[in-house]
Amino acid sequence: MEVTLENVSIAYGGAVAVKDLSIHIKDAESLVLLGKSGCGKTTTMRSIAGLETPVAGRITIGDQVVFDSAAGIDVPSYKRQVGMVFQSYAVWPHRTIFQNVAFPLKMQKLGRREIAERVGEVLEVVGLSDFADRGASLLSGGQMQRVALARSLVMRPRVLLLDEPLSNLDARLRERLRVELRSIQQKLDLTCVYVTHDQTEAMALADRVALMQSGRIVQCAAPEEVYERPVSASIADFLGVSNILPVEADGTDRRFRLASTSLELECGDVCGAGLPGAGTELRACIRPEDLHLDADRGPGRQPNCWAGVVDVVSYQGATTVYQVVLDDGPSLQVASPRRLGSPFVKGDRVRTSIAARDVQVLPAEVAA
Ligand SMILES: Nc1ncnc2c1ncn2[C@@H]1O[C@H](COP(=O)(O)OP(=O)(O)OP(=O)(O)O)[C@@H](O)[C@H]1O
Repeated sequence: MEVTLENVSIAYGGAVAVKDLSIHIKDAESLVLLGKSGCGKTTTMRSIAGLETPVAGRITIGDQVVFDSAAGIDVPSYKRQVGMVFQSYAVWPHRTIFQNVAFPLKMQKLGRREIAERVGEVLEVVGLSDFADRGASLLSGGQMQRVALARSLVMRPRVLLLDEPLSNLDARLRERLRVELRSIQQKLDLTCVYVTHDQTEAMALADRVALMQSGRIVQCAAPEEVYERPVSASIADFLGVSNILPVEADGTDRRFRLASTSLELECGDVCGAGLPGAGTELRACIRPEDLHLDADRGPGRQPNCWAGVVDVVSYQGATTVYQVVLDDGPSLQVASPRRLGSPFVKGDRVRTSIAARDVQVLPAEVAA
């Protein structure tokens, strides 16, 4: 079922939490709202469920207008046929899994046979068929979250809203469940809106990622696009690009200098379409895994190739991460793959280099 938000604004008292936000979510699409704490993700999601009342805008689910401030329409939450799964499972510990999942159907006064059939179906989907009669207090966190998911799915919602559902689980379980969730969403062709501040989770679960900052969507695209082509340095930073360096233009549109240094930089991608107007603060965004490290072989300066000293060596299994302090320049993080071993130690003189195509120069921020 499609969901459309048009010019939705939400305020708490005088403070605006969501500003003039518009987005169209396609049928069977998984849209992930991603952003730092307080950027308005949960508020946006709750407005679809009818748990927040916008001060302006229009929200449509399928062909039903569920909210329209101008027309005075505000369909109550329980009539929107929206399922929700939260961080806290809200599972009743003294009931069995079957009873937990059957509860909303009982409230609808469905017959015993239909309830048994529908609960059986969803327990199968979430992989809990063998546990139907088990008391919920005996479940692990991951199983509890599956029960919560089953309890939402059993209502056959038009849209499923998930608010950080995995954040109470340990890292390994989270990894497994995110793949399971993606598989369930695709198998059932569910339209989902998923809220998280975890970029890996967002990438793994999304058809499209909507990046939010200060109540607005600043970039909305497929995960690969967002990862490869963030529109601003602050988004790149949020997505884990750990080398964000202020740069100054050097006369041509692909040559720069690292700010306050004489170190030259050539890049493949400047702000996507070209240099923004004068006065825009620019940052070079460099992923640690794109930098190469060699022993310093003496003088011979060229762009994208800078000498320095290893300051920190951190072995991390798949990679060794080095912190290198550049001569007369900033520090860089370099991630060297496992197959290259860890040939450098603290104090070694080294040369870092990077291909121009792997450097993006982006505006520090973008206006939404
Ligand atoms: N009930 C409320 N009363 C007042 N202000 C609120 C309320 N709920 C949210 N806010 C404010 O609205 C803004 C957006 O909050 P929201 O919970 O949507 O952010 P979020 O991106 O989901 O953050 P988090 O990841 O921490 O949940 C924040 O500044 C928050 O303090």
